[in-house]
Amino acid sequence: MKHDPIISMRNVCKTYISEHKTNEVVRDVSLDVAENEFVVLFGPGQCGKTTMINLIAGLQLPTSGEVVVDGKKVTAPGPDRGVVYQTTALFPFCTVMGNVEFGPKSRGIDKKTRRERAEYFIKLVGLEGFEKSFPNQLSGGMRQRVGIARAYANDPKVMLMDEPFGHLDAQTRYMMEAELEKIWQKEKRTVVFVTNNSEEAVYLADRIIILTNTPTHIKEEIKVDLPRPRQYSDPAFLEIRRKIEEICDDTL
Ligand SMILES: Nc1ncnc2c1ncn2[C@@H]1O[C@H](COP(=O)(O)OP(=O)(O)OP(=O)(O)O)[C@@H](O)[C@H]1O
Repeated sequence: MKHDPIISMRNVCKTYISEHKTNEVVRDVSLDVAENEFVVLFGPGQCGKTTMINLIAGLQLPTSGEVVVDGKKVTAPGPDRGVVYQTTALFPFCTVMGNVEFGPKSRGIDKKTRRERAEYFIKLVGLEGFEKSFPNQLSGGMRQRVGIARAYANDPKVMLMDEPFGHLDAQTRYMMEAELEKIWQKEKRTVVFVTNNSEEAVYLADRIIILTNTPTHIKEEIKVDLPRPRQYSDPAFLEIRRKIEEICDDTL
């Protein structure tokens, strides 16, 4: 049985227009993402990856074409799409619990339900015991965990992750990649994840979408069929990385 895609970008173009100039960033991107698929957007710096995430999030609207999520045309942000950024803007005066509960609370979910949900996700991201901590008491990796828990607590259909580990040191980054994979295995969700790190892309993705420089479009797609959890030094893993780099060399 064939299922409808949960995310569908149809001939999406985005040109930023300001008083002084126009900047065509996305050119005719069509992309379908299946339910529970983990898709990585991979491309050179400033190619328009964040713009693609923002178009799915509804923070930007296409100049032409359309984005459809779960059968509905995207016209604004919504709780069906959780977003995690490179630096997660947590509420500094709220505890970890307060941050994770915020979304469900603002949507009127009753206290008992939202507390249980928040506790579950705080535990899932490995922050049990830190419920009462404030963001400035946490490391960068821990803050990103809160960001992930907060996004999950809203029970979104889709998780949009824009280089969430881009600011972390290499060691923490490896740890977070493994943690995210475990969380995703447990709490399956459709994920669109941005990175410009080929190792991270191959570790996490079911499918890697390789983007060109601006105006960006899809250069090529690579399916990653390796069993999980993946091994960074596995020859098959390294071969996929090599292939990505070869394709990108050609792009630049
Ligand atoms: N709101 C905006 N208004 C005008 N131009 C924008 C806006 N957002 C992004 N741009 C431009 O679009 C281009 C692509 O930016 P974008 O942040 O989408 O790329 P990126 O691939 O995510 O970059 P990075 O590799 O730095 O994360 C850049 O030239 C940027 O200046």
